[in-house]
Amino acid sequence: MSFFGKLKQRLMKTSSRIEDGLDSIVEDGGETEAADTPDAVSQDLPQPEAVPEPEPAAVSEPAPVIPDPKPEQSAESTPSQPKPSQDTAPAEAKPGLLGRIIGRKDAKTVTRRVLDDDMLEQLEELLIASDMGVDTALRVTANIAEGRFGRKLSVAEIKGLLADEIARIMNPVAKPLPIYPKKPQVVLVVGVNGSGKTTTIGKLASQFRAAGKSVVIAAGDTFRAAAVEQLQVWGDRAGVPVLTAPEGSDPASLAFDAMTKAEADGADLLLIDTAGRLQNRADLMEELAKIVRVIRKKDETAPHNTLLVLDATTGQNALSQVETFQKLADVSGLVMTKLDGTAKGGVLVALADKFGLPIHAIGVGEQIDDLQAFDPEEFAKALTGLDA
Ligand SMILES: Nc1nc2c(ncn2[C@@H]2O[C@H](COP(=O)(O)OP(=O)(O)OP(=O)(O)O)[C@@H](O)[C@H]2O)c(=O)[nH]1
Repeated sequence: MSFFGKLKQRLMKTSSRIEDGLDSIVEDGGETEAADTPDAVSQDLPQPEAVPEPEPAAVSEPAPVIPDPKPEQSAESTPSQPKPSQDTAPAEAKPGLLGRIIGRKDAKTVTRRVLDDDMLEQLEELLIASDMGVDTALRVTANIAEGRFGRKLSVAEIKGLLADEIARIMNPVAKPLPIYPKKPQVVLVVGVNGSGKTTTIGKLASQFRAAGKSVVIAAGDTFRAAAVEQLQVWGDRAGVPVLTAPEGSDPASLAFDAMTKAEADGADLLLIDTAGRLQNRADLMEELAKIVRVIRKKDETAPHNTLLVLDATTGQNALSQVETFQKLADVSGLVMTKLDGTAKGGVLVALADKFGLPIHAIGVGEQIDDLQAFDPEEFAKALTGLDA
């Protein structure tokens, strides 16, 4: 199965929520016509170019999270340029929900509904229900409506327009973790308990190792013995040393020791796990600040990245986590985990729209290779259920 196919399958809960919602919206007041009837979008607007068949080689493998080592001189990875929304009107691929239920329609018919205030409101509600957030949902629907109000649209056409809007919002934030010439490059990993920090560190360590980098991990959540053990398991899997300290000891002193070891080993990267006890923010803030203070005794430019790991299944709560952690630490980028099996994948669009923080990677499973570079176009297609 192609990479796109896998991502779509993993984002199935969100995409089927959007697909089913769109089916019902268009069925509700739409009219069925012959599939070869020119649609309202293509009648009045420039015809889209034929979408070429994707080259199998280009999509068969997930893109690695590790960026091309060439841009090492530059501190910033090159952001991709936002692409203007296109009036793509893909052909109707399958009957709507009602059609599927009663099984009466075939590929020769397509249902289109006139885009009016009611339909716009239903679209807004659907996007809000997919965790895109109110502001983003309103902006996306307004952009879709611009120049198309009063025209007839099919589900496939709306999906295409929606995917274009989502990709446009996501393009500027899709940036791999920047690699610096600094040795060790210190990556501080923060996030609430259970968001997937340990798992993400394991996956990252494995990918860096596979890219020929030497890595040291520091098990900075010294308050939970289970967290330390879990990190050791991931370290073994990735073939990377994990520095630990006795339960309850000072994470900052562990971070200092880890810095010393990483320097002595000439390691390329030091990944530091941290505790995520948000119940006591003052303590956590002090703990993170102390970790930063001690590692700066060794390298005043460290940490070079502060990664906030967010759990997609928490939906809108991810937005308040970003706000909180931006106050606790100088967050430089995001990793969104558990995008597989959630109906809340739309929160990534809300995050990009609201904060504009780089999204370095997405977690799509519990296995070591289930961390992928964030590809806005693939994500938009998978989220909306647009066929490849
Ligand atoms: N399905 C899925 N599960 C994930 C993903 N990432 C992490 N998990 C699971 O989420 C759970 C919590 O992950 P951890 O890595 O332990 O989270 P943590 O933030 O380190 O948690 P604490 O150690 O309690 O702070 C584990 O059961 C992981 O297997 C993902 O991308 N997809």
